Amino acid sequence: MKPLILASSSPRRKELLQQVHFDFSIQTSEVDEQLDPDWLPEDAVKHLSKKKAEAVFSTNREAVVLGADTIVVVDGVIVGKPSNHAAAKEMLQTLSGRNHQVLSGVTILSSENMISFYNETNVSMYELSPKEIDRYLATGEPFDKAGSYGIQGIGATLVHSIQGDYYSVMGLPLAQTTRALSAFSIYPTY
Ligand SMILES: Cc1cn([C@H]2C[C@H](O)[C@@H](COP(=O)(O)OP(=O)(O)OP(=O)(O)O)O2)c(=O)[nH]c1=O
Repeated sequence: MKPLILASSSPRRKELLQQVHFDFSIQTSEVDEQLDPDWLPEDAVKHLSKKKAEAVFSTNREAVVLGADTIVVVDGVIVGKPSNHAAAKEMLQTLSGRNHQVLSGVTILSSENMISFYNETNVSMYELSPKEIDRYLATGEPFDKAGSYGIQGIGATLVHSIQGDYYSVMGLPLAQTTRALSAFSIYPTY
């Protein structure tokens, strides 16, 4: 069995793979996450996940490497992680009282095989008052997250409902990923 490497610095992705008992190590690389504005969101997340996987695979050709990327899409417009406090505030104001899509792309790469896929989950948010947004920003939680919220944290209080995969909103479609890894003979250890 080849070793599995998670090519991600996201603590959520690490937690999710641990939750289902995968044996893996983590290695990250610097990848330019700049996106071509003409790209469809589903192509963009797959492309970024592939870039992250390839960067780590280039120095680990004996391994199976997993890269992932998560973006939020509002009215067809891609929203990534906020660059500062004002950007996070604006994103939360935009998401307030409406639906958006969370797309997570995953690429799994080995010397014999490559699988790239994405998951799209619809998230509906409650109307957020300015005070609620300010209180949430003050927790610091929004700043390393696509769309400026974390459904798994205090952000859970902002979400009315979701249609799709909760784990994909957190950063990794876990069941789809587990199934795809079996094509590389990588299985959980339980
Ligand atoms: C919408 C949402 C996003 N997120 C996170 C998941 C991802 O970590 C992050 C999106 O950024 P990404 O660029 O996908 O990932 P990352 O920068 O954290 O890690 P790396 O590039 O090294 O793989 O947003 C949540 O944790 N909860 C949520 O509800």
